[in-house]
Amino acid sequence: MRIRGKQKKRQRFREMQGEFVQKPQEYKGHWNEKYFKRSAPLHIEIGTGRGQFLATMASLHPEINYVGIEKFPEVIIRAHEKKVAQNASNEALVCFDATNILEIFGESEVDRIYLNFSDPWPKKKHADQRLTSRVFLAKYRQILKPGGEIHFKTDNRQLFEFSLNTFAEMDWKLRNVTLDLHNSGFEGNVMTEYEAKFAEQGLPIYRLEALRR
Ligand SMILES: C[S@@+](CC[C@H](N)C(=O)[O-])C[C@H]1O[C@@H](n2cnc3c(N)ncnc32)[C@H](O)[C@@H]1O
Repeated sequence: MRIRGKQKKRQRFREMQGEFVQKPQEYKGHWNEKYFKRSAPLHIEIGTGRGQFLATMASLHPEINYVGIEKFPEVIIRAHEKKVAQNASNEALVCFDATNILEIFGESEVDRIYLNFSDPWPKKKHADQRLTSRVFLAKYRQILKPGGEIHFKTDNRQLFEFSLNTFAEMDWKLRNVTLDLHNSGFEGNVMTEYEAKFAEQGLPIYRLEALRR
């Protein structure tokens, strides 16, 4: 049943191809001019999932250009529904594995990266796959402007502690490091889908911001 559901969603993704950025490599270094056709801060979310966070941010901040990156077609089709519901013309959706992020963003092109409730990859042998591993941080450093920011939220304490270490080891400047944040209560916070579920259960959220030096 689950496999058939997934196949159906993949079929739907193929039918919807035109709704997603088809050759993101063509925009490398030129997202604002070529895709959005305007100059604005460029914020990206890696692991957008079903897109609630990105669509809400895009509607709250029409002055910013947003790109959402999600690797699974059957998930990103839901993000497209959210984008349409919010009428978010300042949002682009890319079905892409962020492992290859240097193929789609140029040097110092991005102002801010959001990492929300990234997969924890708890086994040590998979540590490089965590979106806050040293491997990924080295790539983010290239695409972020000097002073560019990463905003990271997670429910997973182990991933949070791992991330604190990798950011510190790679000399990022840390800000707003917050443990055991309940009800996601900080000013301006927009909840993601995962976050809303955890908040409903009264579970803690961990948060930090890291700045490229
Ligand atoms: C746990 S979900 C969180 C979704 C959403 N950010 C939220 O908070 O509701 C993590 C998402 O990241 C995506 N993801 C994980 N690794 C990725 C990668 N390397 N590139 C793109 N997306 C990735 C997964 O497919 C999944 O949809």
